[in-house]
Amino acid sequence: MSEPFVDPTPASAGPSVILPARPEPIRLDPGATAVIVVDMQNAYASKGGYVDEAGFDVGPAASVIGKITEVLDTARMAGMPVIFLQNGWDADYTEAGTPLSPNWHKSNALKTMRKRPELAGRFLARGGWDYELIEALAPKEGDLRVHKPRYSAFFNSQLDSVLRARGIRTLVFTGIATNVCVESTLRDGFHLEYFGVLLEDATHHLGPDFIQQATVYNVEKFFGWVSTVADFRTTVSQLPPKE
Ligand SMILES: C/C(=C/NC(N)=O)C(=O)O
Repeated sequence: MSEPFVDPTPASAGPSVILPARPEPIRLDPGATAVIVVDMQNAYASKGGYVDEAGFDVGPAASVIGKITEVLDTARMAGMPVIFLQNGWDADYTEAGTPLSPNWHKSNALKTMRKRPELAGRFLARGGWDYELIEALAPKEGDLRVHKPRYSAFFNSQLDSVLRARGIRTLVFTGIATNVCVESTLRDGFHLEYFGVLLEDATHHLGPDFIQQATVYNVEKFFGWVSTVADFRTTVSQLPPKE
């Protein structure tokens, strides 16, 4: 008897694959699955960007760039939509909030700019280098971009509409940071009835290493499924290529 798997779209008639995942395999229907690239912007992955200037180590981010590239090439071949999220605010920081917003107090980008006024206006402002996606992951024709002003991409953004308008039910997560925007978005997706799959080696955390493991545990146990880039590539590349 074959191993039981989770099926987000049981009525789907098109070709599909079963992705090995924990706690159990999950069926991926390319017409109902999107790859989500969380905040692969200069702010989070480049020297001189926000996270680097705020004192976090951006060095390890380099290791996930190649992994994400593999995932995106595989997804595009199979006709799976690729959605790039971009975190930030308007150039005047109206969207960032005021002292009446917890974001004003907790955002390390805003805090760093307040502490070092010579950096004012540099971090996560739409139109600036910090907000831009890193060159190595420039979107290709057919990819989508969604702006988001908070850690969860479902809050005050177009993401839910973009997904529903395309019949997307399953979200495959890559990007930075595993424990902040990736986990926030996957959790909110769960509450909106999306099936979230975390590719653990295509994500990177902010903070000590145990925090990556904590998110992986949370997703596997409570909010979704955990898989790897190798399993995604091997499985999804079995789908017929999209003309
Ligand atoms: C801390 C932080 C994380 N962002 C993310 N993309 O996970 C921030 O935006 O300040």
